[in-house]
Amino acid sequence: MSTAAYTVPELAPEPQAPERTVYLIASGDLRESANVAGWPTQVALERVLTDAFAANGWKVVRANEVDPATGHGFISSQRMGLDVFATIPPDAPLVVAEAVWQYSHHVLAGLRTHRGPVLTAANFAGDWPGLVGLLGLNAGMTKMGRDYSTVWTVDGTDSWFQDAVRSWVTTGTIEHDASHVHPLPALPASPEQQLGEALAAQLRREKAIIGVFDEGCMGMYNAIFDDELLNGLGIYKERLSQSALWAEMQRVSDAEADDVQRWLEDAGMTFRLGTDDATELTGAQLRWQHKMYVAALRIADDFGLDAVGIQYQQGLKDLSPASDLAEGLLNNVQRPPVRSRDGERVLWDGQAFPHFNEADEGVAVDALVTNRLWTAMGLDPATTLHDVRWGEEYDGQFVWVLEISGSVPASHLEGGYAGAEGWRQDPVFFPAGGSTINGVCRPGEIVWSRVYIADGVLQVDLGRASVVSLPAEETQRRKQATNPEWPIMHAVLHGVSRDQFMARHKANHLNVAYAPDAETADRALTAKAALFAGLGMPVHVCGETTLTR
Ligand SMILES: C[C@H](O)[C@@H](O)[C@@H](O)C(=O)CO
Repeated sequence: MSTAAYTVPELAPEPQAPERTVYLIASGDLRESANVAGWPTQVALERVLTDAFAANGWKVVRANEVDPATGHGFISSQRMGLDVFATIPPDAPLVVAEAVWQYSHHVLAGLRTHRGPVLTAANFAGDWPGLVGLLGLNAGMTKMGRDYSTVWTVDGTDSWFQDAVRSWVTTGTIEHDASHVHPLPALPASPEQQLGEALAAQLRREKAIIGVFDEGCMGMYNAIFDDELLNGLGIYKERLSQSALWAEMQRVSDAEADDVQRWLEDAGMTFRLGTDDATELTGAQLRWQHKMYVAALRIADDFGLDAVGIQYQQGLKDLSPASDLAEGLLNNVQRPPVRSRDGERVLWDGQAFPHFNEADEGVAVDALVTNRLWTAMGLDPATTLHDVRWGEEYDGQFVWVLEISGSVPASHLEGGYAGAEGWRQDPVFFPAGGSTINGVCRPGEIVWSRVYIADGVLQVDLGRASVVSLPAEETQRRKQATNPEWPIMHAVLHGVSRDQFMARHKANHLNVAYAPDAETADRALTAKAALFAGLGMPVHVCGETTLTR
């Protein structure tokens, strides 16, 4: 035996889980300004949860104290997450309470190996994107195959929530109603089924490239699709750096940027301009955004991309105004023309160029196939993701607030470009400002969908919805209750209740695309389902559709 004196690490004994005690953590944003501003809402949610557990004779223990230096108790980095998890008894029941947008990787490492039951909980409220954070975290755990239960409540007084908490403390699980989810039946031959299959075969054979600027650095683990899964669809990634985008932006002239601005104004878009760069939208911010729009298309041209995704938040937010304006423009067929550097070609002239916001690769797959399918059907291919932000009943039906953090293609808005207003992004999230494409999405018929990873494979949920028109004061109330600078869609999902959707959905986002009427939307849904099935993906039809009637 060797006598060498190695330094063998000694592991501290694992902390033991106390009786009738649940530990609580909260994953936060990576931007301190957002953590500080969202903290009072988080405190209110934690009070609701503490009372709900107390009603069952259980104690809630916060795993980490509020940090006196920052004034909040969010876990605000992956390292902090590891340190906090080291103090939590591995077998203890654990609640992850989310009242804000959060970066999932702050807590996923700890959640991966935690042995006790995990419950994610959010306040069903609009003022902060806590529901968005909850859905993103749930999707991350789904991708990693980690079991969890999930619950939400407006104010803790509803019996549905109280029953769910009781179920969790007594059984470690909460059963949700998934009766709205149906496997795709065998599709009879139809022009839509044939088109979907042909487009799937084309994609698999000819292949496509999605350009990803700084994959994953918004903490959306669920939105990173491993190449092994993606490549099976015929889709390959071009990994790009946002520093290349910033560098390309320097090469776009002021005159080109001003052409974009003029085009938008001629199309009828208006801007709420001011002079204080820190809090208001300025012409200088718009110039950078237009340069980003031009630069993104030139890089897409350089690499022969079929879609592009700008992640925006970390890194780029400290250099440049927000990417949203560029993103919304790219996804619209009518958009300012952009020439190749030599001026010889108009890039993707007269076409939308699919953009997947926040570099969400589930959105990338969806946007790419939607663009091809809707174009082949002679429909407007403008598509976008939305955050699943909030919702409330109106006139006896549940109307979701779908609201992405900046922009939608103008053809989705009432009035198109003339209905689009550029507002400054909130400094809490976007220190360097930038314009949104704000407005109200027009009433009409849509197909909604989400591609996600579960059980180690890519899957898709899809269904039908109607975008409804609400009275102006109700629209304003909903905008004021959330982020009034962001575009809103009033969506009624067909045959899916609020709680069914929340329990089932595996992403903070969902994709939408319009059709001119219900019958065409039904046909587009059939073709889209056939396309995804043709790509070899399990297809889940949600709610009431012509496919499962
Ligand atoms: C600005 C916010 O952080 C948003 O980016 C966030 O709510 C999301 O959109 C998450 O999908």
